[in-house]
Amino acid sequence: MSDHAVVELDRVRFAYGEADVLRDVSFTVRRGQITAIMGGSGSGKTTLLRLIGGQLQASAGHVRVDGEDVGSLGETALYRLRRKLGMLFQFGALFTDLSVFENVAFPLRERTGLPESIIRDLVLMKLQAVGLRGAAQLMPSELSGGMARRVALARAIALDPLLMLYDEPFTGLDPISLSVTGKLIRELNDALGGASIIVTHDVAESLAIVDQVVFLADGVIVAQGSPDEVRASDHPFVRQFINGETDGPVPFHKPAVPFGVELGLEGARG
Ligand SMILES: Nc1ncnc2c1ncn2[C@@H]1O[C@H](COP(=O)(O)OP(=O)(O)OP(=O)(O)O)[C@@H](O)[C@H]1O
Repeated sequence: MSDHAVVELDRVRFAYGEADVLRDVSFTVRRGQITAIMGGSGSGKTTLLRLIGGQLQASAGHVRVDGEDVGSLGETALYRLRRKLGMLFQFGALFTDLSVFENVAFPLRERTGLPESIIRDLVLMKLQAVGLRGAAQLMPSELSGGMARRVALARAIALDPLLMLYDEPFTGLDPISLSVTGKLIRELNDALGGASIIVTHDVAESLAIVDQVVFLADGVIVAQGSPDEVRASDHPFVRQFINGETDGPVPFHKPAVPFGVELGLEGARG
């Protein structure tokens, strides 16, 4: 069913302490879709991923993944649900003492009882999908940053996740690796038949590959829709973000005491 909801957030609220970090957040991610979560620093993007992965629980509302209410699951059920998730984090480092092949084989050995011959075929298939079958015997120290990211991607999809979660997948990549990674995320999403969520600051790259954008500012959704709809948004936060303006509702300068006072100049005058 093409419109099957893989992730559903229903009026989600979350607070670490007193102050709400997320308020009334609702959106749906369907099979086949890639959703980008964008917003300034501290707007609640990573918190949202942690709620979906079950590392945090909503203070109110519901987070459903593959139809299950993540917040109400016991440990065993949560573990089972997490097996359907693949995660690629910015600094999701490879095991430096294992070859590329062994890195990708790791989750298969850890989580399945598959015989070695099948593990080998699956690893080579995943490496082929990211264009690095020829690098199977290399060590991580022999890879460029872009290649290492692709191996981490092959490892993240080793168990054919229903939902891929990416936290800043483009950070630190040169322009070519960046566009290769973007295309791969799209291709793998379509090949796996599940869904993906990307937390990202990279506007151009992500708008080019995603189906839906959820734009957060201060813990609330201020724009949501297709890349074209978000591009057309007249919300000042969104305009500043999309046009890459240094100043706008999000100030370039973090509020501080006046510079003269901090340097002791104005204090000396008084
Ligand atoms: N463990 C924590 N305890 C208390 N407050 C936290 C904790 N983690 C995050 N916060 C606060 O919650 C808010 C949202 O944080 P979050 O990391 O989700 O933002 P973000 O949008 O991912 O930011 P960035 O783009 O900088 O990574 C921030 O104000 C942050 O200071």
